[in-house]
Amino acid sequence: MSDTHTGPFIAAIDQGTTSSRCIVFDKDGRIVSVDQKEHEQIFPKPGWVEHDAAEIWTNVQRVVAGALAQAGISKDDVKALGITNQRETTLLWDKNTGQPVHNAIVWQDTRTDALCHELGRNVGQDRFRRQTGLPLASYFAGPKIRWLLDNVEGLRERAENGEILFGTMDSWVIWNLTGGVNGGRHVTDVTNASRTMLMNLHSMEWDESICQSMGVPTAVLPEIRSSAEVYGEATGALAGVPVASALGDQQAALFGQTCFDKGEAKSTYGTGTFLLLNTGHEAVNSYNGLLTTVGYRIGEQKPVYALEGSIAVTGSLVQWMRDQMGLINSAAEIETLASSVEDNGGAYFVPAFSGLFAPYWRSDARGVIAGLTRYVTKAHLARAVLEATAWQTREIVDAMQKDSGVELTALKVDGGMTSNNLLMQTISDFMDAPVVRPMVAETTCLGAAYAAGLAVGFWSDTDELRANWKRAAEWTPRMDAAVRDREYKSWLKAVERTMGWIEEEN
Ligand SMILES: Nc1ncnc2c1ncn2[C@@H]1O[C@H](COP(=O)(O)OP(=O)(O)O)[C@@H](O)[C@H]1O
Ligand SMILES: O=P(O)(O)OC[C@H](O)CO
Repeated sequence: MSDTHTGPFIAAIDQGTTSSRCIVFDKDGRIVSVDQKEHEQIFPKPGWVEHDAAEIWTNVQRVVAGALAQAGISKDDVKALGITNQRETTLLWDKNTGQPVHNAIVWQDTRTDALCHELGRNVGQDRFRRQTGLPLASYFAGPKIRWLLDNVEGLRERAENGEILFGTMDSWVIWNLTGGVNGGRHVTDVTNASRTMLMNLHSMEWDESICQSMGVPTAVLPEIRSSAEVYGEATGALAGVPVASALGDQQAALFGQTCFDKGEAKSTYGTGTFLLLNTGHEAVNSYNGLLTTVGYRIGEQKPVYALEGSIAVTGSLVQWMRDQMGLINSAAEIETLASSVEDNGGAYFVPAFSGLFAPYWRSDARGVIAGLTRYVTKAHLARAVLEATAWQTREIVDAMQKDSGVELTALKVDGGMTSNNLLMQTISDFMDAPVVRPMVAETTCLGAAYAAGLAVGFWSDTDELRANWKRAAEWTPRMDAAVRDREYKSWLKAVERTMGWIEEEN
């Protein structure tokens, strides 16, 4: 720990899609130490993605110990622990042994496509959207639970007998942290619960009729709590430290970016991209392909809702250019390559690798590069790759404006891709609004730390947190409007070409 940091501290665990990390923060919201560990991505079949939950729990314990050791502090210096996590990834485990009954099914997994179509036909899209805020899609946890209950022998009966627990990664980590088979708390928070497709968005409780339609016994479900309150005390390396927050990672980033006012938005550019707009205490229905979700709830206060635009493939397209195509040697190189040309040379790349998420929700779409001629070089493709992220952002911003009436005056950004200046400029150009990046780019962990700190009185209120937000960089639009409109039309034409590629879902 450097001399500039004085305790006490708040620690946060981010259990993400590709890795788990733990970060220790000081009172000013500055990072004191970080430890991180990747876990295996398991691909048993095309379209299937799984995680070993036991490996994840081992990694979580290691990074907590690592972050404390690096900071040179003991558990007594830590006033609270916050949890944030990859959302929707679904696990069922045995309450008596603590053993998972199957690998966790990851949010990107598409095995429940056919089931979702069936539910759409039998129950109806509208009912799910009205009651849960979500379109029927393989992305969410409910269909994944149903798949496990239908496909793991004897599981449904054990679940109905109360022997099995369900959780997204927040629940799994909290249950283990607070004692596991020896009295671990089986809880989740409203933001994670709002991604299951089983929670009623208005009552904030499990919706019995929806659970019945989904074929999920309520006996497996955790208790739904707020995002900032003490769920229990940790055991192990952090024994006695209050476990005091849980938020899905994108909601945590909204909190870490201090988007506490209605009309404030953030976009996180990582493997995928998730843009969330705070809509205050109103759950705004989407008629334009967005999700209605819970932004956060602090203790007994009224919940704050958000509209979300989720994009499945952004940073992972850059990885694909590097690993599968070999066109670049590092993710950062895409900027150098793309900057070597003036424009996209007429090429448009729509990375519908696993269908399209917002605002289309089309699982029958597949990736397309449109507009190819012999003129196009790999540099033009690199540019088209970055533009794909920027156009998808624009589409979501347009949908948000239609749904909420909010015209964004600025977009706060974070995540690994924000180190790419050309991309940030392009996003600002395509949106025709400023893009701003804060000093602390680890907004996900910071949001979980802030919520935990509020729960134990380490910070007094959200105004105090807002004062910690400091701008590091800003990009303002400088694109000619006529060029932007012409290019946008071409992008939308390319998107159309992706649709209907898969004729009948498995
Ligand atoms: N300079 C860059 N330009 C474009 N993409 C980048 C750059 N640096 C990293 N990325 C992409 O950002 C992603 C990593 O960001 P991160 O926020 O760590 O993601 P996650 O939390 O989803 O794992 C990777 O997919 C990588 O390809
Ligand atoms: O773990 P990340 O950062 O890839 O985020 C995943 C999202 O929560 C999926 O909804």
